[in-house]
Formats: sequence, structure tokens, C-alpha cells
Amino acid sequence: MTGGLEGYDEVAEANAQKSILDIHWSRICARLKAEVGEVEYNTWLRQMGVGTVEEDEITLYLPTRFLRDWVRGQYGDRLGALWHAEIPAIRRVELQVARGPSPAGDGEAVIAESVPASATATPAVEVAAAEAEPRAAEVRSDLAAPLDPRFTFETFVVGKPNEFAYACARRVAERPSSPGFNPLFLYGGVGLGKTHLMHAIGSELVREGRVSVAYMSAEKFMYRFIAAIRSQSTMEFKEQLRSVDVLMIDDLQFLIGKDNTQEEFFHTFNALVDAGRQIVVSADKSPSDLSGLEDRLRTRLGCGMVADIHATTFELRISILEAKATASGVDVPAKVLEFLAHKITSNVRELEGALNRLIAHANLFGRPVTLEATQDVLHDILKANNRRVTIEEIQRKVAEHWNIRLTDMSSARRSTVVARPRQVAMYLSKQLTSRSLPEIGRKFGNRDHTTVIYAVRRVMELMEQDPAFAEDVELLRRMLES
Ligand SMILES: Nc1ncnc2c1ncn2[C@@H]1O[C@H](COP(=O)(O)OP(=O)(O)OP(=O)(O)O)[C@@H](O)[C@H]1O
Repeated sequence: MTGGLEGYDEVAEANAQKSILDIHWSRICARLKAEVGEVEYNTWLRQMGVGTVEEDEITLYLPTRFLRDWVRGQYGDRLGALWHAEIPAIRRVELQVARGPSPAGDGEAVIAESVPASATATPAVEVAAAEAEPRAAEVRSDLAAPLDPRFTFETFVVGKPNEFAYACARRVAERPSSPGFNPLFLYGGVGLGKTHLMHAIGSELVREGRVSVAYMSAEKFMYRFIAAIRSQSTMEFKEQLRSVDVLMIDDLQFLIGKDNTQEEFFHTFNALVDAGRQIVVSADKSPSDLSGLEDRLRTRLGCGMVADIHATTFELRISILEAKATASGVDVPAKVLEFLAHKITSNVRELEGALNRLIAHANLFGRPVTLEATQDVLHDILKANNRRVTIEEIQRKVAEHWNIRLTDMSSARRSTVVARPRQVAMYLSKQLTSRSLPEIGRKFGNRDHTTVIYAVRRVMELMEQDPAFAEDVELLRRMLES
């Protein structure tokens, strides 16, 4: 039990840590401002807030998903390097959507919305981080997120793995609501270009001045729906949604297990398609494999055009790197591009992140990009990619080891017999892969990243307390690494 004094100590300790972090943070902010310039800093970085440190990871907050993704893509590596330089124990930066306190102290506390039990028939509480209302003239900004101007058809590099999805997206942008293309369902692994294609469709339609477009993540859809329930304005929300010509919902797998939001999405979907409007949806799996979604919704999602984006090939990775290097204006030798395309095979986001870091390094220090410098600047990314172990392999090995079913890795069962191996698999996924906490959570039955943090901590504690358990986990780690 925590006594009054202990409680005080904890608070004092937390406050002390917070003010130390604040000092580092203001130094980092000053450095960033000097590096990128005042305008760029104010546009993208000023609203960032610093959270807490967990093991080797610091959490930073941004108020919208768009800003978060932008900052992650453009500055993620730099933020990591700056934090590491300030506090060497920090090796990772986790960017989250939430309103956290900003360095200037003008932010707001983190906000979480939940459905009051009385407002919904589902007992489970659906929680989402609130996003600030973005403003953009060209899309339905009253309703959804702005489109990222970098994600256009022109900047999308086409190759065998994505040519079909690209052609379908083009077709929808040219002739929305064509029979056979409504809904357009884009699916594929993490970071392979689904969001990019959706934004490209939206930008193209808006540029042609033809239709009103609303793009939002499934998470945001749920949050808006919950907010509407709370403010008793569901009718207004529905009318707004149903007044757009093209509705695009990203990462639909997020709705798995969120029954009320699924129901609402289903009705909106039907109303829009019946009224001849276009729907574009993305997810990490095909409609038939999204097993946590209601059958009737899966059936409707699959009855338009379903387009898969496959894992990248070496050729596509080279083309993407060439295009991005050319756009940056930095001379990156072909052998460096080949080296990267060989080494970083997981997804385009990571490939892009690695190249961005090289480019930032070259710009910052005015040195040419060489193979040697690449190995040095990217040693952590290259190390993570060397291991190549996947979360699926980890789940399989751990399930075999403790003799449980593989499906229990993502099931809702909580008995220790299955929960403990699941926690170990989460722990090993964090240790052995470069996947982020939310990505790991998603692979374990769409669990929240906080569940993963808890699992990692719990396994570490148990390893300290129980040598036999620690030996088991170490054995598994060695088997997976070899
Ligand atoms: N073919 C491509 N050409 C150019 N850039 C690409 C391509 N594919 C992906 N990218 C880039 O990779 C990054 C990740 O892509 P995107 O966000 O669209 O992935 P996603 O499939 O939506 O991932 P998630 O499942 O995490 O939502 C973006 O910066 C995007 O521009």
C-alpha cells in the first residue's frame, strides 16, 4: 500500500522528472528551431508536447494524426537523434495523437473521450484520443482531416506490387461511383501506401473541383461518433457524413470490436452507396479476413473493388528511393540506394525514414553520402532489419512453447495460461522487431499500445523474480534470433 508520504514522494519524483525532461525539451526545441527555421518550426513542431519516458522510449504528443504522421515522416529520426544526444538512454521516440502540454506551456491536458454506459448498448467502453479540429479549405474540414499535399498520384511510385491498387485508385479519382468500383477497398501491410493512395484520390478530385471529399481515420470516425452521442448531435453528424460525395475511411481494422461504431458506419455506408456516392476504405486485411467485423459489413465492403497492395520488391524499393532522393536534391550514390533496398525490406515508411535520415545528415554536416556514412548513420535501423524476425513468427514459437493455440495470441481470453504467453510474445516483439507499440498491439487482437507497455513491464518483473521463467524467455529469444 502506498502511504501518504510515499504518495508524496512519488508525486515529487514525477514532478522532478518532468522538470528535467522540460529542460532537455526546451533545448531540443531551440535546436530544432535553429535547424529548420521559425516558419517551418511554427507550422509543424510548435504544438508538440513532451510526455513520459518508459525504458528507452520517450513519448511526444501532437494534436492531430496528420501532424503526427507528418512529423514522424519528416522529423522522426531527427527527434530521436536529438533526444539520444540529450539523454543517451533514450533510443526511441513514440509520437502519439493527443493534446499534451507544449514546451511553451500553452497546451492542454491529454483528453480521452469515452462513451457513457447510458449512451450505448455496448458495455465495453470505447476510448479514443481527441484530435483537434483541422482546417483546410479544399476538403470537408468541418468533418474530417486535411489531405496531405505530399501524397499525390504524381509522387506515388508504381511497380508490380501496387499497380493494380494504383490503377483502381486512378479510376475512382477519374470517375467516382462507377459500377464495380464502389466501394473501393484497399488493403495491405503496414506502410505500403494505402493512405498515400487515398489522399491522392481526394486531392485529384478536389483539384478537378468536382466533388466534396471527406477523409478520416476509422479512429477519428469513432471519436466523432462518440462525441456526437455525448453532445446529443448524432443526427447532425449523420447528415454531415451523408452530404459528402466521396467518403474515405482509413485503417478500418480499428473498428474491430467497436460494435456501436461499426453499426453506425454500416448505416452511413449504405446511405451513401445507395445515394450513388463513392466510398473508399483501407484496412490491413481483405474484407473476408477482417474476422472481427460484422458479417453484413464485410459482405458489403467486399462487393465493390477489392485491391491488394503487396509487399515491395527490390525493384520497387529502388524506384521509390531514386524518386525520393531526386526530390530531395541530395546526391545519393546508386550503391547506397541498392544497399538500402537490400537491407530495409519491411515497408516503405521505414525505407523513407532511413533515406530522410541520410539526407538530413548530409544537409546538416555538408558531407557527401557514402556507403560508410550510411552504415554509421543508420546502424540502429540496419541492426533491427538484420534480425528480420516477424511478430507472426514470435507468436507461433511462443504458442508452441507453452502449448496454447495460435489464435489465443489475439483472443480476448484472460486466463493466465494464455495471457502470460501472450505477454511474453508482446515483450519479444518489442525486443526483436522494430515495430512500434501500436503496431504490436494491433497484431495482438487490436489491443491498445498501453496493453503492450504493461506486458513488457510485467514480463521484465517476472524475469527478475523467477529464474526459470527468465530462462524460458531467454531460450525463446535465442531460438528466434538464430
Ligand atoms: N509506392 C510508393 N511511392 C512513394 N511513396 C510511397 C509508396 N508507398 C508508400 N509510400 C510512402 O510510404 C509512407 C507510408 O505510406 P502510407 O502511410 O500510405 O502507408 P499505409 O499503407 O497507409 O500504412 P498504415 O497501414 O500504417 O496506415 C508514406 O510516406 C508514403 O508516401
